[in-house]
Amino acid sequence: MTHSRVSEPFSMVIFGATGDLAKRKLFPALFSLYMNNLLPDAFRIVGVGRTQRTHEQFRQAVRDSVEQFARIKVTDEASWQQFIKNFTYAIADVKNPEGYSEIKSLIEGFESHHDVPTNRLFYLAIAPDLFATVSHNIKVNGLANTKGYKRLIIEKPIGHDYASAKEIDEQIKRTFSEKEIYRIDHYLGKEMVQNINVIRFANSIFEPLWNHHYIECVQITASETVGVEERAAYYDHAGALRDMVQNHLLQMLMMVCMEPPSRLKTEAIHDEKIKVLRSLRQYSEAEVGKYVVRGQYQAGVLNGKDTPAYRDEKNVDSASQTETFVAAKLFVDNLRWAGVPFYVRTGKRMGAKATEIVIQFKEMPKNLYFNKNNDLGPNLLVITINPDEGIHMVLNTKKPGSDNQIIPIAMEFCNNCEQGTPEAYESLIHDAIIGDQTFFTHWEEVSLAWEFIDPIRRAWDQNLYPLDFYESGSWGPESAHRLLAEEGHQWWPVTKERQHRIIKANEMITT
Ligand SMILES: NC(=O)C1=CN([C@@H]2O[C@H](COP(=O)(O)OP(=O)(O)OC[C@H]3O[C@@H](n4cnc5c(N)ncnc54)[C@H](OP(=O)(O)O)[C@@H]3O)[C@@H](O)[C@H]2O)C=CC1
Ligand SMILES: O=C1O[C@H](COP(=O)(O)O)[C@@H](O)[C@H](O)[C@H]1O
Repeated sequence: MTHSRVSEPFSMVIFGATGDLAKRKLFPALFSLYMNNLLPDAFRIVGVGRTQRTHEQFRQAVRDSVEQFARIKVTDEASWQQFIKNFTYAIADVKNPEGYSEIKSLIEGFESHHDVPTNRLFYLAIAPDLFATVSHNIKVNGLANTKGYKRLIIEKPIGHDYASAKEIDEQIKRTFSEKEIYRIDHYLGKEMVQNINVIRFANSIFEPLWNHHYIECVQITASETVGVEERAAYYDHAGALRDMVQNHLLQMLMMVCMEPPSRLKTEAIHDEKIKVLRSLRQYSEAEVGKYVVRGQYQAGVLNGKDTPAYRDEKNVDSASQTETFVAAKLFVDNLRWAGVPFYVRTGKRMGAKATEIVIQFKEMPKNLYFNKNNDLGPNLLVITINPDEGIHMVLNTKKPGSDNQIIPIAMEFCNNCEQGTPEAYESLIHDAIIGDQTFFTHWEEVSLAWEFIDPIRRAWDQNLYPLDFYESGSWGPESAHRLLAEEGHQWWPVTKERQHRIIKANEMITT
C-alpha cells in the first residue's frame, strides 16, 4: 500500500452491503483508511442490498461493524461523523434493472453537489453467479458512462471451474476491460505476502541461493482452527481445493517462484507470476493420487473444547464427500526449480491457525565435521504470514559450553510487534482506489489456476482416490505425512510447536 497518495474523489457502490464480507472486512477497512488520511475529503459509499434499511439504519450497521471488527477503534465522535456522513443505502434487487436508478441518483447527486469527477468503483460483495447480471445492469443503466474512471472489484471464487470462470469473465468484460477489473485475492493484500519480493530481491544473502542448487524443498501451510462455521451452503459445494488452493496457495507459490520482474510495474510482475503457472506441472486424473491428498475433519478437541465432525455441522450433508483439507506435492518445471518439491497444505480444524512459508535449504555434507550426535539439521527460512508476521531463520550453532554439540537456533524478526500493520482489505481497497493492480489477480492467473485444479477436482468427483479423515485439532490425515516421507522430508512444525523445539538466538545469549 502506498501511504502517501490520497486519491481523487470517488463513489463506491458496495453490492452486498448487508452481508458478512462487508461487515467483517470492508467497513472496518474503509474506516482505517479514513483514520489514516488515505481517503479524499469527498467520497461516497452507496451500500446495496434487498434488506429494508434507512440510510440511518445502514450507518448504524456500519458503526456496529467498525466497533466489532476494526483494528482502529472509534475514539472521537467528530471524526466518526465526518466519516459516516459519506455512507448511503439503496434497497435493490440486483437482478432487477429498475433497482439501479436509486443507486445512480445517489452517485450523481454526490458528483454534482461536490462538482467532482465521475470516478466510480463497483464492489461486488455478492455471490459470483450474480457478477454477470450486475455488470450487465451497470452498463444498461448508464452507470458505466463515466468521464473519470470506472472499476469493478470482485471477490473469489470466480466460478467453480475453468469453463464457468471463463463465462463470467467474458460477461463482465462486456462492461469492464481487464485494466478495470480488480480481482481480489486477499492473501495478496497481506503484508508478509507483499514482503516476499522484498525479502527475495533486496537481500544478496537470499537471491543467489533461491534455486534448485540450494533449496531442498518449500512448504506452504495455511491452516485454520475454525470449521465450516455458517458457510456450509457455499463450502459444502466448494471444498478446500477451490476455496483455498485454487487461489491463496497458488498465489503464494507464484510469489515464491517468480523470476525477478523486469521492472517493479504491475504488468511485469503479473507476467512473471503467470509464467510460474505455465511451468507448474499439471497432473492428469490418473496421476492425482500420487501427488494430491484430501481429507475431512472428524470430531476432536480444540483449545479444550469438543468440536463436531464436518458431517455433523449445520447444513452439511451427512454423507458429504467434501474435502476440508488438501495437501499436495507440486513441481515448477523450469530451470530455476527443476526437481524441487513444493509441498502445500491447507485445512480447517487443524492444530493451529498459521499461514507460513518454509524454505528448506540443502544440508551440509553430514559426513564431515559436525554431525557426531546426528543433530545437524537444515537451515530454514520461515516467512510467517498470519497471525504472526515476520521472518524466522533457523541456523545451526554450537551449544554453549559443549564439545561441538549442535543445536538449532532461531533468529527472529517480528513485523507487527512494534506497531500494527494494515489489514489485507485496507491495502487492497486503497490500491483499487488509487488504480494500482499489482496485488490483484490477472485473468490469466485465474484461468491457469483453474486449468491446474480441474483434473484434480474431476478425479475426486469420480471418487478415483479416497477421502481420508483426520481428527480435529490434528495436522491432517496420515496420507499428508506420507506424501513428504516418501521423499525423505517432513512437515516442519508451525508457530507454537516450532518455538518449543528451537532456541531463539537472544534467549541463548542470556542463558
Ligand atoms: N465472507 C467472507 O469472509 C468472504 C467472502 N467472499 C466472497 O464475497 C462475496 C460475499 O460473501 P458474503 O458477504 O460472505 O455473503 P453473504 O451471504 O453474507 O452476503 C451476501 C450479500 O449479497 C446480497 N444479495 C444477495 N442476493 C442479492 C440480490 N438479488 N440483490 C441484492 N443483493 C443481494 C445480500 O443482501 P440482501 O440479503 O440484503 O439482499 C448480502 O448483502 C461472495 O462472493 C464470497 O464468496 C470471499 C472471501 C471471504
Ligand atoms: O478466502 C478464504 O480465506 C479464509 C482464511 O483467510 P485468513 O486471512 O484468515 O487466512 C478461509 O477461512 C475461507 O474459508 C476462505 O474462503
